[in-house]
Amino acid sequence: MKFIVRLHSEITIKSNSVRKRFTRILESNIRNVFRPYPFDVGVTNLWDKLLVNVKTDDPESVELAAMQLSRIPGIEYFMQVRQSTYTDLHDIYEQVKPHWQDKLAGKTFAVRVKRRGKHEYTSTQIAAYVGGGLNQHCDTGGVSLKKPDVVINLEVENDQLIMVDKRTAGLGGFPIPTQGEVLSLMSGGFDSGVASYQMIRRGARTHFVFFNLGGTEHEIGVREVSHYLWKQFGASHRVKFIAVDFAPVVQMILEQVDNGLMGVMLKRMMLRAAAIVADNLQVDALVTGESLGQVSSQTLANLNVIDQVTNKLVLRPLICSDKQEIIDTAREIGTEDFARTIPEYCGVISNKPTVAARLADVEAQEAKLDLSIIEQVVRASNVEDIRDLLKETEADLREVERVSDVDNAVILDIRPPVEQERKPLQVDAEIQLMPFYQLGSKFGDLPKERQYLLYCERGVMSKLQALYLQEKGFTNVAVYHPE
Ligand SMILES: Nc1ncnc2c1ncn2[C@@H]1O[C@H](COP(=O)(O)OP(=O)(O)OP(=O)(O)O)[C@@H](O)[C@H]1O
Repeated sequence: MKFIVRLHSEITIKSNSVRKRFTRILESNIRNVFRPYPFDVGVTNLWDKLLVNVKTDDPESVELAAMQLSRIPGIEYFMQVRQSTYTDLHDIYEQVKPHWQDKLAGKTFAVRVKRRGKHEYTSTQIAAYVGGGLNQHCDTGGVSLKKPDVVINLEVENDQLIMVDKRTAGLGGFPIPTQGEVLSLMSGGFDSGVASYQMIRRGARTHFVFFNLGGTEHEIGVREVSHYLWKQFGASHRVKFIAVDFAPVVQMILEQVDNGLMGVMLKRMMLRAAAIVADNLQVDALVTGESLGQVSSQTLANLNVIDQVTNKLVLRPLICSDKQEIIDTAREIGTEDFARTIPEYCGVISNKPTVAARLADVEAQEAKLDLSIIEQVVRASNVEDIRDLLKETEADLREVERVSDVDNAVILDIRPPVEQERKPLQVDAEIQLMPFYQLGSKFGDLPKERQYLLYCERGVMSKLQALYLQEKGFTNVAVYHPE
């Protein structure tokens, strides 16, 4: 199956040399993204478009390929096409007819043609010839140019006929990493996930840093959502994930800082630490999910005080977004469920947080603190390759029992609903759907006398969650691992 990929319009208006470079990068990104797939994918650079040849006709694989293309930054739209050579107008009609006649039964239709190259006929003449022929020889509801039920899109380029089966919108933005590298401060909530996505989409290679304030479950959630974002939208490039144990910093703030300033102080510490991590990675900018006025720490006065700790550029892609817009985007990109269920650790919450911190007050309090602790916690952190994020956690979890024989147990399919629908689990056993983010609130309601086997695609998330439930005292849980 072939796809014609059109570059995002902002790329096409660039100078020839920039456009050439961006197109080459997009070409290589598409190759990289498809590398792990079980089918071959060829990419040909045709200057104003890319031809992506997915070498399989298996409908599920073709659908998967289309879904993947819709998530690669830098693409305006792509078309699933059939490409052939033709001899004359009548030949075009002859090729179009068998493909479309069944779909036209009783329907009004229009033929739309784009033409490139030298021909004896205009695009309108091609459309009229093909449309007229179909109308005469097929059982249609007639031609309707204004509001047709069916649109037949054709492209004629020199001696090539391209029949468009389906046109799909791309992500827009720029190919990674044409816009450099950034380090995103990930808390796992709605905002930082959406802010990271926006940077990836705009073409920045986006690394992740997480400050663990004291909750293992929080860290598991942030690892999962960071890995998800990378896999979905940024998988053409390796990036790093850094989890910093921030418990000592939190303790210092709780013990030594005035209640009202704790929030601002914590953010200053995070920016300081993030700037060191960014220097180590040779990354120029930090990204946060802050939005003006959303919470008390996010006033102009406070953001200004927070930013004074670093001369690194701090980007806030969501600064003018409304919360609902952010949640809607999170839903579109698939991070909403992660964000809703991530157990946040709220150790540093002031009773009466200040909305207008004064730099002098904050600096006076900070003068009493031992700021070398920031360097210490960063030094103690691990820089992980995002591809290994779930693997490494897997290594830690060997002690969870893996079962292939279901017996009388219930299999809990904990994959996200989209995956459950796309590839329903086929096992001769009792299966219950419970996406992983519902386990915390719903597992306890299940009948205690039954044994539960958690199932996910790679067996990593199921292990993490099984361990988490076992830690909570549930002994009737293991991992389902089909042979
Ligand atoms: N534990 C953390 N680790 C890394 N970054 C963090 C952490 N907590 C907050 N941040 C960063 O600071 C930003 C503002 O966080 P804050 O908790 O004030 O607001 P929020 O609206 O809850 O953000 P979010 O929805 O992203 O959790 C976050 O978007 C994120 O970029």
